[in-house]
Amino acid sequence: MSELTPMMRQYLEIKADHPDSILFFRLGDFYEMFLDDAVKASRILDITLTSRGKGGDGADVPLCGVPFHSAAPYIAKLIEAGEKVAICEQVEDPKATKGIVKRQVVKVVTPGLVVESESLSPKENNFLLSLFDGDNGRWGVAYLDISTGEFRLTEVEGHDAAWGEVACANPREILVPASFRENMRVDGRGDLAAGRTFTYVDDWVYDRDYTERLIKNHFGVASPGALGCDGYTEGLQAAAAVLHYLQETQKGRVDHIRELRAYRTQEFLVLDETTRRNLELTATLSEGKRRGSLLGLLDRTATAMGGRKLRQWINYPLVIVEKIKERQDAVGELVNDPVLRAGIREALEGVYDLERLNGRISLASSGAKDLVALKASLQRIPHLLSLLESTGTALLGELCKGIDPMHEVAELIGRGIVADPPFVLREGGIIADGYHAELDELRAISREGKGFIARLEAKEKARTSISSLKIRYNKVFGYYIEVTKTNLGSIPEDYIRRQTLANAERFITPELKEYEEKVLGAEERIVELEYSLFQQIRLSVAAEGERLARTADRLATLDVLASLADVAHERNYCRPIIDDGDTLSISEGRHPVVEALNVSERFVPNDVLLDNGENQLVIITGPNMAGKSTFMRQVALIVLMAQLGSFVPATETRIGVVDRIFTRVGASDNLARGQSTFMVEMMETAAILRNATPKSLVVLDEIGRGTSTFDGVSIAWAVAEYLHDTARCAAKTLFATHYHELTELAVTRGRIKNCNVAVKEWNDQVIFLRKIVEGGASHSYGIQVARLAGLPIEVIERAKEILHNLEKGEYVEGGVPRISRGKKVAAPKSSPQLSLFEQGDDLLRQRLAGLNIAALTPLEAINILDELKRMV
Ligand SMILES: Nc1ncnc2c1ncn2[C@@H]1O[C@H](COP(=O)(O)OP(=O)(O)OP(=O)(O)O)[C@@H](O)[C@H]1O
Repeated sequence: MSELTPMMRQYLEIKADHPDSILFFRLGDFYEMFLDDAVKASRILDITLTSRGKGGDGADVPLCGVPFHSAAPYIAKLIEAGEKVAICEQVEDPKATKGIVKRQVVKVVTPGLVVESESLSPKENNFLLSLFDGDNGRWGVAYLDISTGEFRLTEVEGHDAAWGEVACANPREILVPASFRENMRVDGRGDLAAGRTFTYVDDWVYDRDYTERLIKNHFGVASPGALGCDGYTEGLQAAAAVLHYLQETQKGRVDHIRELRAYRTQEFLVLDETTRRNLELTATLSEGKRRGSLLGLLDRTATAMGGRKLRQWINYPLVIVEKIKERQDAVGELVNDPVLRAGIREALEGVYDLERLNGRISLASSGAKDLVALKASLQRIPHLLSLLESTGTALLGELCKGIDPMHEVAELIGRGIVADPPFVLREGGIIADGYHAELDELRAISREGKGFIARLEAKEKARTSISSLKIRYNKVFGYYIEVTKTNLGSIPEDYIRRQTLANAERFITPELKEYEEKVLGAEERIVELEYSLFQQIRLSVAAEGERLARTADRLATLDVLASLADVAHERNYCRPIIDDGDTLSISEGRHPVVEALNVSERFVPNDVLLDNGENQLVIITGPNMAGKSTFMRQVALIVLMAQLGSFVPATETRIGVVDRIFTRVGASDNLARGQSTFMVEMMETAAILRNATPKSLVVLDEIGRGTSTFDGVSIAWAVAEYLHDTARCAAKTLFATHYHELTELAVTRGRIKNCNVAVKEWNDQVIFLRKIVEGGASHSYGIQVARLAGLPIEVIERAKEILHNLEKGEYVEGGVPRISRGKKVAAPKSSPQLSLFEQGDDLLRQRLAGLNIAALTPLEAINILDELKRMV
């Protein structure tokens, strides 16, 4: 250390406190980065890496820097790359200090804690999420969007459910206890962890006493119960870690985080992470795009706040009938009143992102333009309220009552700040004339001074007869008179020479300097005064933050309702009947997204009836490409849309509220988790059988197809039976399969029905009718579909031959299909797959041999006899 320059020593001391962040070290007009930080940042930012001497051992120190006044885009780029940036400022006036000026980190910008708009996407929250794993299997989850002040917490059972919440909140940064670092519980969660910054918090922070104290102090309450967080422990520990982290990074500016909302996942329709992904709720499966997702379809919101709220409604559909109906009533009123709907949407178009404006104002990082945007938004409200005044439904009425035009705030901004203020705050031109007497006076002096300069220039031109004479200004010399070299002969005696240029000379006069002092003095004072007046206005606005947050929330709700109504109207949706019953019936349902995106083929509507009686489990067979998956997803989406309060693509719908939707759809290879397709399939199926209830909706698409045919049929069969026979998980189920054997389940099981997707055969071709009809299908038409897909004709013909062999039961010894052309191939010694019948014989023998007749009760004996008969 002793060999280092004093500045380098100061740098290293500060850096030691921020090992995880890139330290932006303020040196004059630059933020400099040194050592490893410099190497890393220069690569990410694509800026030049240089070096300077006097590091340890006199070695060169790598160095790079960015200008402080344009640092924002550089910070944004580092954050985008998942880095954290600690901003270290000079906290003393360098002119007034001897030796080295004192420096301090004033804030740490992290991916989960950005407020700068260039790093945020408008219609998405930017969450910092905190996970805490209690000893009892309960997990606390808390997440905060610092840009809006939204702060929530919940507790869930187990690792999977906790990651379900992570998938839902989609945070940029995750806080976990430091002890996680070793036993990273993100094992098998590579995909969910990817692209997120992990921050490790010291374990002691999660101490129960400390966390309770943090919460009480921050929110100024006597107990967490006062926040509505009674009964939460791990959730509060997770939330307190967020507050602790805020203190460390924001250095105190977190007053706008005024609420902490606790929720139980059971209060909502629970969607696990797989289902959320499979149903393409907020992003498509293949490309992760918003277009093509349910959100992309439903989002016609006019404001960014509305966009975020709609995403939240889709992620958390409701289960309480009354609440769903309240939303439906409001949507219904807006569907039926196009004038009202258009009026609301038009008024909202002019409303800026009040939640984020509010955040920036509270964090004192807002400029004058933000305040003007706030005023413009507030000015739209009175008209909006006049539109809502006559509405009849409870929710719209409530919103109307709760939206606050905040007249005095709009008035203050209007009176205080000019209509189009500059971006920069420190150069004046912000405060309106007439707002402050002293400012007006100073401005008069400054204006007068400028007039004086113009008059003086004219006077000097006349006196010297030099028509090219000019009075100019620059920062170094102030005001001066400039005369070109050719005219130097005519200058008067009292001109004092200041500077000589190639073709001109610059002079001053005492008169000029005297005025300069007056004008410049006034201008300096103006800039200072304007800044302090601006800060006062901003503070008064910030004091109304809570009111503004409430109003913003209601405007967002109104925006979502109007957006849902707009889609419902345009796409001809119906209002579903919602109750607590067991029936799920949809007439002429359509898939909302396929219908909207696939305009080349008319969408064929289909009905569905599920209940906990005769129609509990519907087995859907039918050819490839017929529309099985589309049909099942459409049922799940219609239920979800209905429970979030939307109208649905159908003509008539009755939905008994569903507690969870499960899907096991297609083969979602999950290489990131290092598991095979079949393994993932089975894990997801296991989770469904563990968690489904009679109130759930289960969608199973071709389970068992990831393994050999016999294993696959057996598993599919047993799963279907289990869902039917086990009261605890007798969920309403749609079960699509290519194993036609499964259609026989309906014979022995009372609550199982068969359906198939109709096709027409014509000249060895299939025509898809897309209609779901009762009964099982007889064919898969896989070969016809393969032909459509362009498989070589030789392969198609050969496949038909083999299929024919198989269907006729023409096998060689060992169960391999007889080969009717081509070279003879030696049959394998032991067949890997016996035919169903041969295997059946074998199983029968095994089963009989294994029976201990002496130990059977008569009833058991009868059951076994029944089983054996079925096997035959
Ligand atoms: N009701 C419908 N009306 C119009 N087009 C439809 C309908 N249902 C499905 N389609 C279209 O048919 C195509 C195939 O549908 P889907 O993937 O649901 O078939 P599938 O039976 O599940 O096929 P596979 O068994 O091969 O997985 C989709 O591209 C979809 O756009």
